[in-house]
Amino acid sequence: MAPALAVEELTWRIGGRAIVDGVAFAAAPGELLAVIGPNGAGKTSLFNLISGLTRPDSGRILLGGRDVTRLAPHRRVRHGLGRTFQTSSVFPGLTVAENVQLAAQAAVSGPIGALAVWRRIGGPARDRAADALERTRLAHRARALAGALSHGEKRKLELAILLAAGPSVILLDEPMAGMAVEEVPDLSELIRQVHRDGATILMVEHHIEVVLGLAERIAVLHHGALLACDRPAAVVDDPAVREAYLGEPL
Ligand SMILES: Nc1ncnc2c1ncn2[C@@H]1O[C@H](COP(=O)(O)OP(=O)(O)OP(=O)(O)O)[C@@H](O)[C@H]1O
Repeated sequence: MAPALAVEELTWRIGGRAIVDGVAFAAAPGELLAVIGPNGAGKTSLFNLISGLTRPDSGRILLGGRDVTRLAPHRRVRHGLGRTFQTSSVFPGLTVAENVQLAAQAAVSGPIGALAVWRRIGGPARDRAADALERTRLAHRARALAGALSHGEKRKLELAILLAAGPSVILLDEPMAGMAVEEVPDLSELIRQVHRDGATILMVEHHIEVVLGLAERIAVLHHGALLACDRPAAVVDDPAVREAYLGEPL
C-alpha cells in the first residue's frame, strides 16, 4: 500500500540558505508521526511545503502515492489533506455550529458553493458538522459564539472545522500551543481518538510529553535537515538528537 503521505528529498531555500534541506520520510496510512526540533529547525516551513503555501525548490510531496507537489493548497485539500494553524482561524461572530457547518458545506460543495448557499446549509453538511462537534466534544457549545470560547475550546473548534472536511491526512501545527496545563490531557485524548478513527496525522508539537504519549514515530528536524525518524524510545536515546537539543530539555 502507498504511504498516506511521503516527502522525497524536499528542499526549500531562501537567499541561498536551505530552510528545509533534503527531507525525506513517509507516513503509513493511519500512522501518527510527530515532528520535533529546536526553534527555527524548519518545522513550520515543512508544513507550509506539504500544505502548498510554499513551493519547494526540489523534491516531491505525495498523498496516497499521488504527486501533489505542483498542486495549489485547495486542490490538496480535495485530495484529503487537512491542516490546523498555530493562530486561531475561526469566525468569532458566528456560532460554533455555524463555523463547522460552513466548513462542512465547503467540503461538500466547494468554497464558492459554501458562500452562495450560506443561508441554506444542506442536510449532508449539517450531519457532517454535527458529527465533527460530537467527535470534538463540543456539541454542548454549538450555539455559543465562537468568539466567546476559551482558548482550549477554540483549539477544539479548529479541529472540528478540520474534521468536517473529512481529511484522511491531518497536519496539526502545535495543537497544544497556548493551552492551559489542565486542558492538555483533554486535547491529547481527542487527538488520540481522531487517530484511532483512522486518520494519518503529522503533528508538530513542543510538549515532549504529549509527543511521547501520542506518536508512533518521531521525525527530528535540525537546521532544516532530518536528523532522525524512528520510534520514540530510539529517538530519545539518539546521541545526535541529544546533541541537537543541547541546553534545551528534550
Ligand atoms: N519566509 C521566510 N523568509 C526568511 N526566513 C524564513 C522564512 N520562513 C522561515 N524562515 C527561517 O527559516 C528557519 C525555519 O523557520 P520555521 O518557522 O520553519 O522553524 P520552526 O522549526 O517552525 O520554528 P519554531 O519552533 O520556532 O516555530 C528560521 O530560521 C526562520 O527564520
